[in-house]
Amino acid sequence: MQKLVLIRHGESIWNQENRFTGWTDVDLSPEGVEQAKRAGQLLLKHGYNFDEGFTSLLKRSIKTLHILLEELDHLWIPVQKSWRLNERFYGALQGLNKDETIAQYGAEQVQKWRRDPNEFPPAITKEDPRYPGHDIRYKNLTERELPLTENLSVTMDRVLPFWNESIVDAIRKNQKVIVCGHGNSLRALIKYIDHLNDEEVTQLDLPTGVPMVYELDEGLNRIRHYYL
Ligand SMILES: O=C(O)[C@@H](CO)OP(=O)(O)O
Repeated sequence: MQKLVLIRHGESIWNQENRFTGWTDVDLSPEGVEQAKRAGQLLLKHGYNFDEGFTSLLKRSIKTLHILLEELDHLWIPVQKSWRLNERFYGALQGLNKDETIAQYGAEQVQKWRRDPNEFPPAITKEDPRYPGHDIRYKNLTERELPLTENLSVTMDRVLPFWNESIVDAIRKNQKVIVCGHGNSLRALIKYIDHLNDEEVTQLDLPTGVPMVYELDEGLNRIRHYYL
């Protein structure tokens, strides 16, 4: 049996301000920093340690993992960062307040943009300052990989190669792994690991900064999962 820990980053400033975030590189809020510390303390209390960490290219996740590993005195472990674990790219909604967007477009449409795995939020153009092609951290991505908008299905398509190639590889080498990601990149991963259908994944919402333990069998099928 292998244990895998998944954790969504601590609360960000835009979580607090109730804004669509996506790939915007927003920092943790003071509460988010505390959540990351508490997560580390909880893992310590339960005797967890890790050989390898994985996270996105966004500072709210990078910092959460760093703070948590600091609590475990495990800052020395290798951490792989990949754009494939980034939050879902929220297109033209990035930066907008969620309540104001509901007032403008209606609750039903906004809920579809947020949770329907096949609904694309409105796209940006390549001229938009939010286009990741303007950001040097994404300079090695091909034009096809640079998103203008993403739904959960498309997010899943770019998360899974990283899961299958890098994370699974580490688990198979008996490494104890922690993955710090985002609400929707983790929902995509959990949809895959737990074989959730579109309806089931709609109901899934992850809290910020709470470690979720997956116990996996030899074939990396889920035995059980629980929040610490
Ligand atoms: O804004 C976002 O990027 C995400 C996560 O905070 O929001 P939602 O819950 O709407 O997917």
